[in-house]
Amino acid sequence: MLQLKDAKIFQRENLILSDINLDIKKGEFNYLIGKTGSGKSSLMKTLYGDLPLQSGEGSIAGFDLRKLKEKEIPFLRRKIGIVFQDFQLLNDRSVADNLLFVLKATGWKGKNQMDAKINEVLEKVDMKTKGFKMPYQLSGGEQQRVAIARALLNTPEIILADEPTGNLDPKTSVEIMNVLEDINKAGITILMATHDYALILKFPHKTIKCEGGKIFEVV
Ligand SMILES: Nc1ncnc2c1ncn2[C@@H]1O[C@H](COP(=O)(O)OP(=O)(O)OP(=O)(O)O)[C@@H](O)[C@H]1O
Repeated sequence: MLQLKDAKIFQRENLILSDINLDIKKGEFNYLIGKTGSGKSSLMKTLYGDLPLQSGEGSIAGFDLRKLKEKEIPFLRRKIGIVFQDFQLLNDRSVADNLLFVLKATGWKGKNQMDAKINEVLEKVDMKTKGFKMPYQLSGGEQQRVAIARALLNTPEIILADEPTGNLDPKTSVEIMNVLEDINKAGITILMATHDYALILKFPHKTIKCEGGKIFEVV
């Protein structure tokens, strides 16, 4: 599902991580941990095509990251669901219209089909009755549920979540983890960057640490 071999991660010409070897199989749930500035986001960005893979080999959801062309990035993003710390919802439209916007932007047609898909993903995150709400009328946890629903729209093979609980209180963080756990149990692979060791203890999974410009598995 996701492989990096002898990869180096750069921000422009600055080397952030080297000797990266990573192999995440379909259905796994992995954490990526490490101090602020250790390179977690840079690694995630490389995986979703926001930073180019300049050295080594890499593939995700069937895409070769070394050969990834600008025009292929939208297709890669349909196979990958991305969830951010700050939700990144459009504040000028309702929850349902946020989801409709993504469906239209990714080539969906047919109102009935789109409405059915929106209902389906909102149901998965337990937000089916809140489609009419504006994002600013929702709590942080509810906004993150919508952001997860948005990530599910194109039935991704893998979800990359960069500090998805970073803006949430501990109780809400656990609720969001339960949503992610359910999604993972349904077969979607998850890689989640986090600072939150309490969550890792509560929901144990394979954990990869970024430190000193390298990554290694924590046992
Ligand atoms: N756009 C950028 N241009 C140049 N350097 C950057 C850029 N973004 C991040 N960096 C540098 O890359 C390094 C890794 O940052 P990164 O954001 O990947 O770390 P992180 O582990 O995700 O941190 P955090 O937990 O704070 O998000 C840092 O030294 C940072 O200063």
